[in-house]
Amino acid sequence: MISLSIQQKQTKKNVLRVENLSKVYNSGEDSFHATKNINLEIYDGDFTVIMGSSGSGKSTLLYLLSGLDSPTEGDIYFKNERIDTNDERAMAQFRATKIGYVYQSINLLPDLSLFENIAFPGYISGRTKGEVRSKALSLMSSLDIDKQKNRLPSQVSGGQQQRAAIARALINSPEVVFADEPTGALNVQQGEIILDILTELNKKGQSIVMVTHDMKAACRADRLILIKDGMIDSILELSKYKPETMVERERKVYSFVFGKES
Ligand SMILES: Nc1ncnc2c1ncn2[C@@H]1O[C@H](COP(=O)(O)OP(=O)(O)OP(=O)(O)O)[C@@H](O)[C@H]1O
Repeated sequence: MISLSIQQKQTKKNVLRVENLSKVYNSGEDSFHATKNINLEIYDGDFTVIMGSSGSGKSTLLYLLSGLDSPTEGDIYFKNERIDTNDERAMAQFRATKIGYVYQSINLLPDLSLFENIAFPGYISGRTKGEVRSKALSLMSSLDIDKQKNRLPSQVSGGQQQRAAIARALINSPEVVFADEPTGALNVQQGEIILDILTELNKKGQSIVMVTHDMKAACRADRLILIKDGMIDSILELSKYKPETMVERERKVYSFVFGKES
């Protein structure tokens, strides 16, 4: 059993790797180290969850890993190719084609229909209209929002909006989906639906990196990273999520997080 898990670990490929990653925010005369010398690998096909107390640097790390922001120091590799030295044009291309991002605030464009919101990043990534259209329709159908296709975000529920945001994140078949507290603005039931969708995507091979404060959401992880004061505090490796293992997972996750945070 032990040798099997070691073997599995050795065969995991990283999709992202960061070395000595630091981000310093400067405001006026103050400067603040939001992340400090982080060394981390994100593995292909993993459901990685990042937890930590408020202000510990979770969102900052997610922005750096996804190329939404650039580090003050350190190197970022995507599939072993360095990307933090790319120019802005190459980074825009990276963000458009290699990653998808789901925000807590959902962030759909209010004047576009759900369909248009989902298709929009597909059009700007340079794919054909027909290809984007059929991918958008298929995503909407699999996320059960096809009947709301022509509605504006304000005309659907929060859960339906977040499903549209997930479809938008998937339109360009990204290598990694980042989700920053994707259930934070939703009720428990809608939140569960979003977690089930992410879990299902991960089962099909989609790499996911999610920030959450929610212990139940964290139980979806197969790798749980705890951040403290801008540094990696510790990492918990779990098996792939199965609903029937929830009680055991909750026990492990609670004792990992509270054991470390007390
Ligand atoms: N643009 C900024 N300018 C200055 N400081 C910032 C900026 N963005 C974040 N910070 C600071 O960096 C630290 C880390 O912020 P970050 O948003 O990454 O934390 P977090 O762990 O995601 O917090 P939360 O759980 O509350 O969302 C915080 O102390 C925050 O105040």
